[in-house]
Amino acid sequence: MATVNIIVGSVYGNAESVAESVQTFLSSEGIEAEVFTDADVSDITDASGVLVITSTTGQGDIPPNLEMTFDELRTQFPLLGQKPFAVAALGDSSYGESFCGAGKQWQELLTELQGNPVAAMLEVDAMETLEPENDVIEWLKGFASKLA
Ligand SMILES: Cc1cc2nc3c(=O)[nH]c(=O)nc-3n(C[C@H](O)[C@H](O)[C@H](O)COP(=O)(O)O)c2cc1C
Repeated sequence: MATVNIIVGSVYGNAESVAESVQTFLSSEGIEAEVFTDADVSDITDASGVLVITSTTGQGDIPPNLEMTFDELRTQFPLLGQKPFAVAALGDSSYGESFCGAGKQWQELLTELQGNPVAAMLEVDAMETLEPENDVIEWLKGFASKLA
């Protein structure tokens, strides 16, 4: 059965908690999904579809739990053959230029690897919402079936 792999980048647990809500939502839609907080490159290359949910740390940086995976993916450069993907970026617009920087890096790399972006990247601003999972699920409703 097709499985959506949810690849999580999180420092304080917000993105991880969003990923768990998203998994529950997808399951209610009949779409199997697995959450990875310590993803390997193969968790991306072997998936039917990939959903990256990542916060941004430092100044536009990828959270440490996802940094090595990103670097390995960029080095190995496995082409994704139009594998469907989408990126939900959690950030805080008070960081200015580096707002959602980690999500942007993922969106760019998965596009370069010839994945198929089934939706425009979602930016969730901590200045505007206290319930990021609602924004992410609302966004997903438009295209969830295209990820599986
Ligand atoms: C030390 C630190 C640095 C951050 N840097 C950025 C940043 O550069 N850009 C951004 O959009 N958000 C930044 N944020 C905001 C986080 O991405 C945001 O609060 C997010 O919801 C945290 O999710 P997490 O708990 O999954 O890590 C930063 C937060 C902290 C605490």
